[in-house]
Amino acid sequence: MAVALRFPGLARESPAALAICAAASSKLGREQDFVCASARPAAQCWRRRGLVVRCQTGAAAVLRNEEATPAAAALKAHTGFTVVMKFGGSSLASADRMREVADLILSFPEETPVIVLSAMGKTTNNLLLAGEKAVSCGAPKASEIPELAVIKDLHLRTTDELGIDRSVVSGLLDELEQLLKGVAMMKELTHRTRDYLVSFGECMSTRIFAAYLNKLGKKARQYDAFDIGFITTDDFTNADILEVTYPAVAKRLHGDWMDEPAIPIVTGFLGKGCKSCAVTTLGRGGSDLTATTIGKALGLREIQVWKDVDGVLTCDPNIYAKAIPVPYLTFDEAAELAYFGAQVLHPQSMRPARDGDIPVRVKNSYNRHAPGTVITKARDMSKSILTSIVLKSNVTMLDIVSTRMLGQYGFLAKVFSIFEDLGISVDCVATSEVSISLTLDPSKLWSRELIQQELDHVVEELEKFAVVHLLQRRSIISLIGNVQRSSLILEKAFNVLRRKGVNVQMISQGASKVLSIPHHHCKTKIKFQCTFQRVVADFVLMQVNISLVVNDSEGKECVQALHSAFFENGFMSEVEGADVPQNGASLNSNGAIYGN
Ligand SMILES: Nc1ncnc2c1ncn2[C@@H]1O[C@H](COP(=O)(O)OP(=O)(O)O)[C@@H](O)[C@H]1O
Ligand SMILES: N[C@@H](CC(=O)OP(=O)(O)O)C(=O)O
Repeated sequence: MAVALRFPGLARESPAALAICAAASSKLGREQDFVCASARPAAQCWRRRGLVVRCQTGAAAVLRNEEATPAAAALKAHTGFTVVMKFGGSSLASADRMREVADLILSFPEETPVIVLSAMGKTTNNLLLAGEKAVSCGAPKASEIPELAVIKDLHLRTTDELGIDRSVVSGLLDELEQLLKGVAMMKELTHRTRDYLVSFGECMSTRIFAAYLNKLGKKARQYDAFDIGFITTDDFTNADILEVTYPAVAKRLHGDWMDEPAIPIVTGFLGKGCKSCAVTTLGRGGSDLTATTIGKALGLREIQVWKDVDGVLTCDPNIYAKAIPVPYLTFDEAAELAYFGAQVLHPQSMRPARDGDIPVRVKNSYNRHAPGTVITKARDMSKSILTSIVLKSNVTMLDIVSTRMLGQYGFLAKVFSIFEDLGISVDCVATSEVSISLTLDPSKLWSRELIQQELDHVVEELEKFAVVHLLQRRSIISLIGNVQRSSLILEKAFNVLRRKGVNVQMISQGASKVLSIPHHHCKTKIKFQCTFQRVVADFVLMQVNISLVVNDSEGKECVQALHSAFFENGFMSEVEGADVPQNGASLNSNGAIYGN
């Protein structure tokens, strides 16, 4: 069996390349076949756990297991990370929580993790508030902004309580204060400055945590994502990760590990703009995306996202406390949930995991033994009806009616070209030949609301050929479920809403492909991913998202009523072929509905 070696800058049969293979063989303690490939121009040397092979011509090699041989496994054991573990602000709210998280990480000695951290507690919100206040408070008052005091107090108290030197964060806190004074002087907070401002949260939490692990005797190394190859677009406040990120991050993390093993502690949420070279952020909740990006870059076994809830739930627990965990989801379902407003996951975070086919496990850092939610490419949908209910509030809806003759050619194209020109994306659409109703995606702005100026511009453009009604303060209720059961979902949902006297103002149904597998194969699916994928190929079903638009004032109550009807009142037992909710925390295989 062979191990693959890449030799950037060297011909594969060059003396230097052969020397590297020989050195690797001797390190393994026996002869080893290598598959060699050459690539781009030169680096200086190849290092692996203290073994440095300097090549006369200069070369760097990246080791990659091609076959799961014992030798390959031995190499991976030295260089390979196994999981990424991401902890959000809710898991890191205090010194006690940091201790708890450190204990949690160390309770998995068999893992070689990469750790991704968000800012502590509500630090990002406090930084944003501080920035907004700095714009209007005047330079002399900038040091007295209450949120700055809260941030200083939290971080200094945490270092004291963990027994770490204050210098780990004091320099950053001084820099933060200077920045706020600068904002106060300029009386302006650009998106670029805002990203730089919020980056202090992750920069401080990771430094504290790495110092604490080192104090415990567990070697850790702190990384600012913008320094290790997280290259993004220059869309400040909502940047997209570029492809170059994957090899760059893998190279840096592997290289450093080979130099000197230490658990990487990486800032979530942050990147570096490809043109500006300035700090960018990935949108609120973006640390999930950092974690899945690292998972894909390193080809890890699993991506773990640790939250303060028992996984992805049947609805937002803040809206309805009886929400229950969903044990299994597909990447597409999770993306749909996130996109339509379930705050639990970043909307873009499923993309790298899906591309790399790496399972994502959503776990509770406050209840580590709860099974959580496992998100994979495919799952058994055969007995699933409704998976989850999502509410997106404060949505703007537009009713657009053509002023031209019936059947006017190109009406829809014209409407959508305006949104394209203005860079605004649309969530839900319902059309007739001469009219169109749609809701606007507010997620590209920090405030999660389209600013009035932008809206006025849209209406102005549309009014050139249509009558436009702008309807604000609407909510979208999204019902994510099995497309094969969409009539049943609709019948039940409309019954519930009719009984509540709620008038649905718009309905839109979208479906996307989900790989599904026959029930009897489910139990093996996590362990035997390859077999699983062969099995599923024949069973392609679709998942549906039914979106209902109601008034904001009705949104929460509707979700509560729908949740009761679908998940609590024995509805499932009345439906032939559906899994019946169980009492007790059972993990049924369809993942859509289960008892607690
Ligand atoms: N469907 C849902 N399932 C689970 N949590 C949800 C859901 N919808 C909204 N939430 C909220 O998401 C929160 C977790 O996400 P977030 O605050 O981003 O966590 P973290 O800061 O740990 O990354 C939960 O505390 C919960 O209030
Ligand atoms: N700190 C950032 C990024 C993030 O991902 O946070 P969290 O994991 O706590 O949602 C935010 O609040 O948006």
